[in-house]
Amino acid sequence: MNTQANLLSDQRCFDGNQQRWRHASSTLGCEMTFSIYLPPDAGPHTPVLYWLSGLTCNDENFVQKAGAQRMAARLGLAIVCPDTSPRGDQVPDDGAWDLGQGAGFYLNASAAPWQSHYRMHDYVVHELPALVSTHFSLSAKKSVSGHSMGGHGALVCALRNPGHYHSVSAFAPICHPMDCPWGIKAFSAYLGTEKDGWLAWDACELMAQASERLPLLIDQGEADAFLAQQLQPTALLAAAGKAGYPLTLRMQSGYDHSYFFIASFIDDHLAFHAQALQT
Ligand SMILES: N[C@@H](CCC(=O)N[C@@H](CSC=O)C(=O)NCC(=O)O)C(=O)O
Repeated sequence: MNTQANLLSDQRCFDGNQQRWRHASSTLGCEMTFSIYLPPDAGPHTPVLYWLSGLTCNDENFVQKAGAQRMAARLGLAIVCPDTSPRGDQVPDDGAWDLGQGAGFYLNASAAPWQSHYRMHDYVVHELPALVSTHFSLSAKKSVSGHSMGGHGALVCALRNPGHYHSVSAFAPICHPMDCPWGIKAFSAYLGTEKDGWLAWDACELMAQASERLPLLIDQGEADAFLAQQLQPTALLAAAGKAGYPLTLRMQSGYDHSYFFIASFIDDHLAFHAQALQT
């Protein structure tokens, strides 16, 4: 792993620091940018929340729109925000906004032309935490959260990697990608059309075999235009019930799919993770 990383920006925020870093990713075969919020007096006691954003996002949407820094400072929580896909002229792309760059789906692709660069699962679970531990003196304790495609990513990273995270949460996650238009399109491209290979990247399928029980919180807006067709929280609720996995699903009246929804409940999620990370 190349451990070189360059600081792009550094701003004081609630007595901590909001930073942006760039590095060469060996997992993804391209240059990547990530953001990190360091709370006041960050040190080896400071746990880290990984935030995974949704379609069309980069590392900055959450940083600029969620309003998470005030509570993260209060709780002593660092927040790492990766980009949502590999990037660059040498990285395959698609003209559509829901495939290719900005739409990596946090999986390891196996089908051409995507398989050499689109390895966001390994990047988020392995390479980025290793890089963070090289450059920052923080605790090894981690939790994961995300929105929409990133909510799917958070669920799948947690369910595939027992022992890695202390808690998982999501806002309006794509719960059953094998069975919704966004997921079917992405999985067909990145994994090929053989559906057996999709099972290992679908939260509802993974939950049936989960060996670990993490604290799991999901918020879903009832006025979300993507709710019925793309997100399907009831499928995850059913899978969790069948598996005996404790899931707190909160349906939030009047909220849509936007960062206004995330900003409204992010403090609850940060407090939820901070409590789990104390243990
Ligand atoms: N094509 C539209 C819609 C894209 C969109 O809604 N993106 C969401 C995530 S959707 C699921 O992963 C998002 O977070 N957008 C960024 C933001 O800052 O709101 C479009 O391009 O607007």
